[in-house]
Amino acid sequence: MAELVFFSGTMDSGKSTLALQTDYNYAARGRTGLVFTRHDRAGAARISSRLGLETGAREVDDSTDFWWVVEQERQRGRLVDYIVCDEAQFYSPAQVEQLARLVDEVEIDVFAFGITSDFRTRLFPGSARLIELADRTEILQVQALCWCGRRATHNARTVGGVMVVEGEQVVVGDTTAEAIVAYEVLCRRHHMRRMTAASARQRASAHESRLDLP
Ligand SMILES: Nc1ncnc2c1ncn2[C@@H]1O[C@H](COP(=O)(O)OP(=O)(O)O)[C@@H](O)[C@H]1O
Ligand SMILES: Cc1cn([C@H]2C[C@H](O)[C@@H](COP(=O)(O)O)O2)c(=O)[nH]c1=O
Repeated sequence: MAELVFFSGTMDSGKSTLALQTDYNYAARGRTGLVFTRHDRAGAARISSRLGLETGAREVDDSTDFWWVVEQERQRGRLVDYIVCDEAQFYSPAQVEQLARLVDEVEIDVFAFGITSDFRTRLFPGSARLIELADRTEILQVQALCWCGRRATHNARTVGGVMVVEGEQVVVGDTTAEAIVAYEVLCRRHHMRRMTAASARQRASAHESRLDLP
């Protein structure tokens, strides 16, 4: 039986790596797959992992109809066995429904990878629909850690080094601190207290200098 599986985790938890490995393993056994992504950091039509792997993929946009793409492949004599979808949080709910139909009606396995919630802790519409429709939702086993050492469960956005909780839902970026807009993974406690690694360090050094006062 084909399945719709949603592999989820925070940013930097190994989702793209697993997407690439999944495609590699299925292709190595002669199965025919399609690989999709949307808004990867490496640019359009790429899947990139921080482990250094990168590969070409089909870029999803608002007009992508997965049902139609699979039908076009069929007309070219290519029967699709599986679909890998990276950055699936950016897909529309309607696109997630097309994927579910492909599982049920064409017996295509769909492996979707994405973050569940945005920098405000709100579900992305695509992820919400995946959670609603998936046969299974798998939390990635590699633990991304908050600066305090707890498991990171939430994604924070920083602008100029300061954590923000308002702004556009979609801003492509990375967890490295150099960019103006960057991301950091945190545990819930520190997300709710708006405490990033930098603000925790500042707070600690302010506390130390107060102790130095006569
Ligand atoms: N230099 C490195 N050596 C070993 N593992 C690394 C290195 N850089 C990144 N990683 C691993 O890669 C993971 C991020 O993988 P990636 O597929 O890019 O994540 P995601 O798609 O979830 O954002 C990190 O959690 C870490 O485990
Ligand atoms: C939290 C959050 C993230 N994004 C963007 C930032 C990255 O480009 C991707 C996530 O990529 P990863 O492979 O999981 O690291 O999503 C965003 O646009 N809005 C957000 O709130």
